[in-house]
Amino acid sequence: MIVVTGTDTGVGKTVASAALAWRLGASYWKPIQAGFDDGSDTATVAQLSGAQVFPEAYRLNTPCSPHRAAEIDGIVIDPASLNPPAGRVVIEGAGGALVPVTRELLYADLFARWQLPTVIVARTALGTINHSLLTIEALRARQVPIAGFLFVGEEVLDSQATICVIGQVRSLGRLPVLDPLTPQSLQGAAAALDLDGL
Ligand SMILES: Nc1ncnc2c1ncn2[C@@H]1O[C@H](COP(=O)(O)OP(=O)(O)OP(=O)(O)O)[C@@H](O)[C@H]1O
Ligand SMILES: C[C@H](N)[C@H](N)CCCCCC(=O)O
Ligand SMILES: [Mg+2]
Repeated sequence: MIVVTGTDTGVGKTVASAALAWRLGASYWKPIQAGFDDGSDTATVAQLSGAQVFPEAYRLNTPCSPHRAAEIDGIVIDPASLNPPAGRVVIEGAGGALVPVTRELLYADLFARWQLPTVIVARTALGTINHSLLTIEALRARQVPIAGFLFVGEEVLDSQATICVIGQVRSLGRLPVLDPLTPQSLQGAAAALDLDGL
C-alpha cells in the first residue's frame, strides 16, 4: 500500500500512479476526484496500467481544490469515510500535499493518519528544488513516512541529486516525457524505476 502525492497539481501523479500500479501489481484508489474535464484519474490509470481500480469516495464537478469543489456541489466530505481499501493499493491525492480536503483537514493530515509509505512526484524542471524541499518539510512536520521521490521530465541530474541529498530522501527514478503516452511506452519507462522494498 503506498500513497502518491506531489509537489503540485499536474506534475504527473496519475501517470506515475499507473506506472507504480503496473510495476507493483497493485490496485488504484483516488479518494476524491475534483473535475472531469480530461476524464477521471481513475479511468486514466485503468487505461494506462490495466490495474483494478476502486471507485472514488467523492466525485466532484469543479476542477479545483476538493474542499471548494465540495462546497460548490453542496457535498460535505467526511474525512472519517476516507479509509484505504484492503490489499496492495496505490492511493493518489489531489494536487500537492497541503491541498485542503476540507477547511479543517489537509491531504498531509490525512496521510499522517494513514501512516503509509508516501511517494512524492516532482518535476525535474526549474523550480522543482524549492517545491520538493517544501513538500518534504511539510510531510516530515506531520510524521508522514516518505518512501522516496519519483521524478517526471527530462533528466536534470543536479536538481534530482540536490533534492535527494538536502532532503535526505531516496530517488525511485524518473519517468521521461513519453510521446506517445501509451500503456506500452509507460510500462517501458516504469520497468526502469527502482522500487525495491516498496
Ligand atoms: N511521463 C509523462 N509523459 C507524458 N505525459 C505525461 C507524463 N506525465 C504526465 N503527463 C501528462 O501531463 C499531464 C498532467 O499529468 P497528471 O494528470 O499525471 O498530473 P497529476 O499530478 O496527476 O494532476 P492532478 O493534481 O490533477 O491529479 C497529463 O496530460 C498527462 O498525460
Ligand atoms: C483540479 C486539479 N486537476 C486537481 N484535481 C486538484 C488541484 C487542487 C490544487 C489546489 C491548489 O493548490 O491551489
Ligand atoms: Mg492526478
